[in-house]
Amino acid sequence: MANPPLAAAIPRIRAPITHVIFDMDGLLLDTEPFYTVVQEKILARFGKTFDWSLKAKMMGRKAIESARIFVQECGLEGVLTPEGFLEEREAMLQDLFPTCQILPGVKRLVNHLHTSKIPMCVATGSHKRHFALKTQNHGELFAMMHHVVMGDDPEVKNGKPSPDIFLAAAKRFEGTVEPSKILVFEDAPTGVAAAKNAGMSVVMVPDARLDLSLQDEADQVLSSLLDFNPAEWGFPPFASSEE
Ligand SMILES: O=P(O)(O)OC[C@H](O)CO
Ligand SMILES: [Mg+2]
Repeated sequence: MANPPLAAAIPRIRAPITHVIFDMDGLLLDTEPFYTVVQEKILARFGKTFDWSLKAKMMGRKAIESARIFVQECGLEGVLTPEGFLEEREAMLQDLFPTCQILPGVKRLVNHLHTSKIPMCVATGSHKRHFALKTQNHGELFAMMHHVVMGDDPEVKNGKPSPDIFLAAAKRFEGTVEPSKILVFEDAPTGVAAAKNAGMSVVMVPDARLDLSLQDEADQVLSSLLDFNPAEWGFPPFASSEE
């Protein structure tokens, strides 16, 4: 049998990546189902059902921005204000957030990139108070991040899909880092759009219930971070002991 062509034998490196930005909710931590459950409960009170097309529009955004979408899309103007919605969901979320878990594949990847000295940070639409509740049991993971940018940061004028949060996150690495050298990991369509608007490459790890058309902008789509191959992006490969 003839040898395979060389191009097929050597994996093509997708982009010259030097830095990594992680989304948090739904990517590092399994907090998205909490938002879904709470929003389903609130809508049920009005005899309505929460669906994944609405979820797709809300996820990844700053709290007040997603609250406005919720009220508008559900036709609740005059019945529930965005502020009232946030207040109603707050008590439920405060109890749930501290119970969140790290998603599959996260520890192996973050440990690997940390050992490989790839600078990493987090860019989350979550505000400071919720970030503290979600990460209170996961200090070791977040200690490997060079910095964290949150939705209520003064430099983040507009939430995802605006590029603000990713551009602010890029600026806080040491030295000047070109957006084209940054790889973002995201679960939300708004987050993927934000990263592309910032000129970065994106690996999307979407919930399987999201409409497939919402994955079009991502450079790579994975069903789990367990499927991420560092070598494809020019990072050192996982050692067999890390599998
Ligand atoms: O996905 P994140 O980390 O940007 O968080 C956004 C909201 O808090 C939840 O959708
Ligand atoms: Mg997310």
